[in-house]
Amino acid sequence: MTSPKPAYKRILLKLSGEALMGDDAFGINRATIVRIVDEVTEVINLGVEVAIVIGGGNIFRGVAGGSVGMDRATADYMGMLATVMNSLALADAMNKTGLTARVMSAIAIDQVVEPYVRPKALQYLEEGKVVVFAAGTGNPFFTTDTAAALRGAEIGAEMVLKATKVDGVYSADPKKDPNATRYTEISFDDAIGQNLGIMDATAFALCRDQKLPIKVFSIFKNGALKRVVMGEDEGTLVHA
Ligand SMILES: Nc1ncnc2c1ncn2[C@@H]1O[C@H](COP(=O)(O)OP(=O)(O)O)[C@@H](O)[C@H]1O
Ligand SMILES: O=c1ccn([C@@H]2O[C@H](COP(=O)(O)OP(=O)(O)O)[C@@H](O)[C@H]2O)c(=O)[nH]1
Repeated sequence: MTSPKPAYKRILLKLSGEALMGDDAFGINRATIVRIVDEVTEVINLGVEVAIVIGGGNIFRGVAGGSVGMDRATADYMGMLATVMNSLALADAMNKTGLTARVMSAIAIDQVVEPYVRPKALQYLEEGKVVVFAAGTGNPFFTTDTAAALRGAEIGAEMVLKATKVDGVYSADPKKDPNATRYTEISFDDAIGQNLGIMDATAFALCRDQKLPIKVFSIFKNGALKRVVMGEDEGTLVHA
């Protein structure tokens, strides 16, 4: 009997920055990062090509900086630098467990990480390396969710996997509304139309236009990443 095959050959995994905190109040929780690396290793071992976009909310969020009087664009550049720190921490943890990870930045900081060059990223993926896209889109007023949609489309990923603090898309923010119900699937138009806060409208619209489906699932649920990759019932599918 042949073992079941993964449903996707190439994926873009978006990791929420805040999820990296684990139970800590801020920063990067080592145990959490090790667990995430183990889950990524499982899907790499299935032969899936994995690119990752990581957030920075555990370290700095541009909106928060802007709200206390900072110039918003400056605050956003700080947020992008925060994603570089998370990317370095994640790649370091991956390289220590035997995976080969490469960080590519959307903003030039050549002494720290190599710049994002699309053909190079594609080459790494074909070689079975994990590519971590740092610094979001490289532009202020965007989010790493939009960076995930953008890079996902650029590298021809078959799906964007959004690993987050909640286990799917709800009819309202489940952290605020205890009566919110979870969707097993929802269309981009409905997600945008209902203004669902799980992802920003720019990210949804880009994925919709590029016909790139999104799966939203919990980063805290053991084995969830593998189940999504195997095409099993997990989280919420957002589709055209
Ligand atoms: N309709 C919704 N369904 C699910 N989660 C939602 C919804 N609206 C808002 N949220 C919130 O969106 C958050 C997504 O988390 P995260 O990926 O960290 O987002 P961000 O990129 O804004 O940090 C969750 O913590 C959840 O409380
Ligand atoms: O293309 C981008 C991506 C990110 N950011 C900044 O980086 C911060 C961290 O990213 P995000 O909030 O998406 O991280 P997450 O919510 O996933 O932790 C954002 O608040 C923005 O300030 C940005 O300006 N442009």
